[in-house]
Amino acid sequence: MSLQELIDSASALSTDEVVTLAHSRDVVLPGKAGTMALITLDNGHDHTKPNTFGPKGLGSLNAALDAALARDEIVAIGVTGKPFILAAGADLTGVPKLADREQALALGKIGHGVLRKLVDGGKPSFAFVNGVALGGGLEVALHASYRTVSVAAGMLATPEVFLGLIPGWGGNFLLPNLIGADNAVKVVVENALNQNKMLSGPEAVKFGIGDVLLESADFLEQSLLWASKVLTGSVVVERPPVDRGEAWDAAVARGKAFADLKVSGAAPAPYRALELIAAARDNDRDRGFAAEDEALADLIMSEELRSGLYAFDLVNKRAKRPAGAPDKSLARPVSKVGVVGAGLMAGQLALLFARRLEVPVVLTDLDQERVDRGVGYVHGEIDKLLAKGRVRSDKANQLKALVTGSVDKSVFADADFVIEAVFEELQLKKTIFADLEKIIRPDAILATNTSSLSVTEMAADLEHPERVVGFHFFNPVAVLPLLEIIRADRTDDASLATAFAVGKTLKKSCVLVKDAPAFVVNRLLTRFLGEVSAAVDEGTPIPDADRALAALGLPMPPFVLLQLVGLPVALHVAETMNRAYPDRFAVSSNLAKVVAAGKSSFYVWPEGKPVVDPEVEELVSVGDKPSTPDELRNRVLTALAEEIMIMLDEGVVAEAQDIDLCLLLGAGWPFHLGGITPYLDRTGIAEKVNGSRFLPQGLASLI
Ligand SMILES: NC(=O)c1ccc[n+]([C@@H]2O[C@H](COP(=O)([O-])OP(=O)(O)OC[C@H]3O[C@@H](n4cnc5c(N)ncnc54)[C@H](O)[C@@H]3O)[C@@H](O)[C@H]2O)c1
Repeated sequence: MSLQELIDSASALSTDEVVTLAHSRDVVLPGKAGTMALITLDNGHDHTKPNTFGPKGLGSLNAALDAALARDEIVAIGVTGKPFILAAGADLTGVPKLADREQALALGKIGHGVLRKLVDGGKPSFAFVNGVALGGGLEVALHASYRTVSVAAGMLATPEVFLGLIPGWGGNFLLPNLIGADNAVKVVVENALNQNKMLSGPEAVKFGIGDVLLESADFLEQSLLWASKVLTGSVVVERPPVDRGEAWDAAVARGKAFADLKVSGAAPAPYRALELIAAARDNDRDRGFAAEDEALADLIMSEELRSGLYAFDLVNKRAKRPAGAPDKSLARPVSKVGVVGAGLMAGQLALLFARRLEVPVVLTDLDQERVDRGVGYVHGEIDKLLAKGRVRSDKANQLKALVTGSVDKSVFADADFVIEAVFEELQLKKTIFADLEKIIRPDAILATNTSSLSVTEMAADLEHPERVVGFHFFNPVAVLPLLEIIRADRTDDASLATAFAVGKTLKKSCVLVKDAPAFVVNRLLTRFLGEVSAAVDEGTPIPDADRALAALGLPMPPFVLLQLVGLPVALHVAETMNRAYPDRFAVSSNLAKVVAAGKSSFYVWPEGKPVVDPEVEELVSVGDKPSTPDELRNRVLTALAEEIMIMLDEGVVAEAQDIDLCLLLGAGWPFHLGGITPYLDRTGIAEKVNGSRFLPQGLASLI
C-alpha cells in the first residue's frame, strides 16, 4: 500500500477530528537565504488541548510537506508549534480499536513515512521546538536536519515505555545516532520509567537533542535568523561524534539493569526499546525504522498496552469525575481550615491546604513546642519551594502568613473545615471531635485522616454526625495524588460535596469509599503484606520472598515497603484488620516480635543493598515449609483477587475501576501493569478465584 493509501485507511478507522493540523506559509528568510515553507502545527484549540497526531493530522502534515517539497523556490522546510506546544505525540485514543496487527503496523509506517520526508525530501529541514515535545512530537524534531530549542520549552520526552509502548516513529534509531546510546537510554528508558521525567529546553540542548538554545521572547524570529545563517554557511553546526564502541553496549546493559530494577521483566516495552537502541548502532535507517514498526505493532496488540492505556484513561478521566460524588452545588465554601495535630501528616496537610486553598490554616497540638515545630516545618517547606523557584518570594511570604499555630482550640471557632491528624487511636479521635463540637459551628466539616479506624464510630456520639467525613491522604502528601474520601453511615450530601470540592481544589484525585476497615489501599496492602509475612513465618527466607514478589514489577519489594510504612504502623493496621476479618488477616508473630524489639526494619543497608539484620535473624522463628517463588506469587495474587471481590460485594467502592485508581495513585501500582484488576484478569487469577473477570474482556470498551 502507498503511504497515502495507508493514511486513508487509518483515517477511516480513526476518531481523530483534526483534519488540518499542519498550516504552511512562506517566510522570506533574512540575509537573502531564500524562502522557507514554515509549517505550524496547530489543532485550532488553546493550550489545554495539545496538538496530537492522529492519522488525519499526519495526513495533513504529509500534504503540507509534499506541497513544499514540490516547489523549487522553497529552499528549506521549518516546523514549529502553536504557543507553548510543538506536539504531545500520537493520538492514542484509537489504539484500542485497532483490530489486527496489520492496522497496528500501519500506524508506525505512516509516522515513519511522513516524518522521514523531512530528511529524504531533498531540502534542509528545521524544527523550531517552542514548547512541549512529547513522544511523536519530539520525533518530528529528531527527523529534521537541525533543531532550535526555546529556553522556555519544557516537557521534552519520549514517555512511551512508561505506558507500555516504544517511541515508534524513529526515536529508538535517531536518538542514539544523534546523542549517543548513553543519553538515548537515559531519555527513552530511564527517564520514562523514572516517573516519566522530562527534559527542559536547556537540558535538551545539553543532551545534544537541540543544536541551539534561543530566548523565548522572540523565539521564532531568532530561529529563522539562525536557520538563514545555517543555510548561507555563516553558522556551521558541529555535533560531538557519537561513541560507537563499548560505551554503546555499556549503555544498553545499564538500561537493562535499570529496567530490571523498575519492572523486573514484567513489562515488555523498555526491553523492546533497548533492543532497538542496541541494533541502531549497526542498522541503517530503513532497517532501524522497519524494526521499530514491528516492535510497535507487537506492543500495540499486547494486553499490556491496553492495560496501560486503561490506567492512563482512568487517571485522566475517572479520577476527574469521581463516581458517586454528590452534586457539587451542595458544597459549602471553605475560607478557614483547622488542623488538629502538628505531626508528620498534619504539617504536610497544613502546607497543602495553604498552597491550594489559599485560606488561613491554623494548627494545634498538645503543647506549644509541638505547635512551633509543626508551623516551623511548614515555613521551612515554603522556604524550600522558594529556593527551588516553585513559588515567588511575595507568594512565599503570603503562604507563611496563612499558616499559624495555637495550643488553644478556640481558634477553630470560625473554621469551616477542621481535619484531625492525631495518633491513630479511636478513643482519642472521638474525644477530640467531641471537644471540637463545643467550639466549631454546627455546619463546619469535621474530617479525619485516619488510616484504618471507623469514621462512623468516630462520629457516633456527636450532636452533628452528618458533618463527619474521612479524608485519607497518603504519605508523602505532596507526591501521592490519591485522596480516599470516606462516607460514614450518617455523613450528609452537603458535607460530602464539600469534601469533594476541597479535594478537587487540593488537586487530589478523589475516590469515594465506604466506611470499611482500612478503606481501599491500606486494606489491600495489609492483605498483601500479611500473606508475604505468613509465608516467611512458615519458612520462606525474607530475601527470597522479596525477590519472588519483585518479579511482579511492583515499585518495591514487600519488606522494603514494610520499612517505608513503618513496622509499628503496619502491625497496628494488621491488628485492626485481624479484629475485623480474623479469617483473612493474620498478625505475623515475627512482625510483632521485631516491633516489640524496637526495630525499624527487617533489613540493614550496608552499601545501599538490603541484608537481613542479624539481630532480626536471631529474633524471628521460621517454620520448615518455604514457598517457591511461584507458590508465593500465586498465594499473594489469589488473596488480592479474593479481597477485591469481597470489597466489591461489600460496596466499598462503586466499581473495580476505583480499586485500580486507588492502587495506581496511592500505592504506586505501576501504570505498565495497568491497574490491579486488569492484571488479575490477564493472568487468569481473577477467573480462577471468582469464576469471572473483574472487567469486560479486552478493556477496549472502557476507554
Ligand atoms: N504517617 C503516615 O504515613 C500516615 C498516612 C496516612 C494517614 N495517617 C494517619 O494520620 C494520623 C496522624 O499520623 P502521623 O503519622 O502524622 O502521626 P504523628 O505521630 O507524626 O503526629 C500525631 C500528632 O498528634 C498530636 N496529638 C496527639 N494528641 C493530641 C491532642 N489531643 N490534641 C492535639 N494534638 C494531639 C501529637 O502530639 C503529634 O504531634 C494518624 O491517624 C495516621 O493513621 C498517617
